[in-house]
Amino acid sequence: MSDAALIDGKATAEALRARIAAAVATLPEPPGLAVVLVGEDPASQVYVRNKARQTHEAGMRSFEHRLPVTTSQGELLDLVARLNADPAVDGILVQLPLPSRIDANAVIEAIDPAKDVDGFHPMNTGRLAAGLPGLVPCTPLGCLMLARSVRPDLSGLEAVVVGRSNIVGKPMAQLLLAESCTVTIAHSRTRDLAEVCRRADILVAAVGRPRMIEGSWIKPGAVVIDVGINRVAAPDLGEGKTRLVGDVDFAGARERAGAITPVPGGVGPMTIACLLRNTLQAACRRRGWAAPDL
Ligand SMILES: Nc1nc(=O)c2c([nH]1)NC[C@@H]1CN(c3ccc(C(=O)N[C@@H](CCC(=O)O)C(=O)O)cc3)C=[N+]21
Repeated sequence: MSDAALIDGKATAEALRARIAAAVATLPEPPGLAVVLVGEDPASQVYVRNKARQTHEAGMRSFEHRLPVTTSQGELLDLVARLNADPAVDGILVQLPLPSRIDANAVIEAIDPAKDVDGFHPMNTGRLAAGLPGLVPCTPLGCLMLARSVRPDLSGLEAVVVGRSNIVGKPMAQLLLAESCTVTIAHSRTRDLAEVCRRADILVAAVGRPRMIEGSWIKPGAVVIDVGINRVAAPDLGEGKTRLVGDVDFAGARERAGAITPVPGGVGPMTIACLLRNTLQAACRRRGWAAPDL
């Protein structure tokens, strides 16, 4: 079989951001996104910086709150309460993971569900499960858009999601179910994971283990969406060098898949574009503006 088509997440995200910017330009006021970062994890800092830049490029306001790693749960909850009450703030994102002293669930539940652009509040996860409109987590939403870019009708297909996190695996399964897929959620304890993956017309890998999904596990012609962003040593590039790899063995999978997302340049850029999409959606809902069709 010939090599799989590459699903270009970077270009798809750029096109989505351009549509968002065009819609924002028609609004009476710019939507605002508040991002809260506790501590100084270098990867988180890169991500937060990219997000702020793309927020500005889309014509929105960005409010960055960098708090020291010593911040208490009470201080963080106070900040969330101020952002909930701030009319210029349409979206609130508290960067995860939080220091272990802080109860992340308590922080997520403190965010106004109408401003929860991560879609992690139980009100939004519940609405997603019930098929009601709400804010949908950015990474699974981006994955769905990428899958539909090569396979617009997913109805009746076998979908396998590897990983059961609240952030990706569970909401991904809900979105695929809403597309009328037959959905299996697999995870690290699944018996014969290879066999389960071989059933998948749509395979979403979100386990956070570098190259865990082998090429021979891919059904010929399948659509493979790789959520993993793992930094691994790359001695071939030189001593001490690293590179980003996904949860899928890309070279092996590419020989069998019909279409596959690369890492980097796949799901990652779509996550940020969907965050901007959710911020625009939250702003329109809160302020009574007509929601643009993106
Ligand atoms: N409340 C919360 N919401 C999040 O959405 C959230 C979070 N916390 N904590 C951290 C993770 C991570 N995350 C990424 C988004 C985009 C890229 C991305 O664009 N990556 C580029 C590569 C960037 C590089 O070169 O390092 C790519 O895949 O092409 C990466 C990681 C969102 N997260």
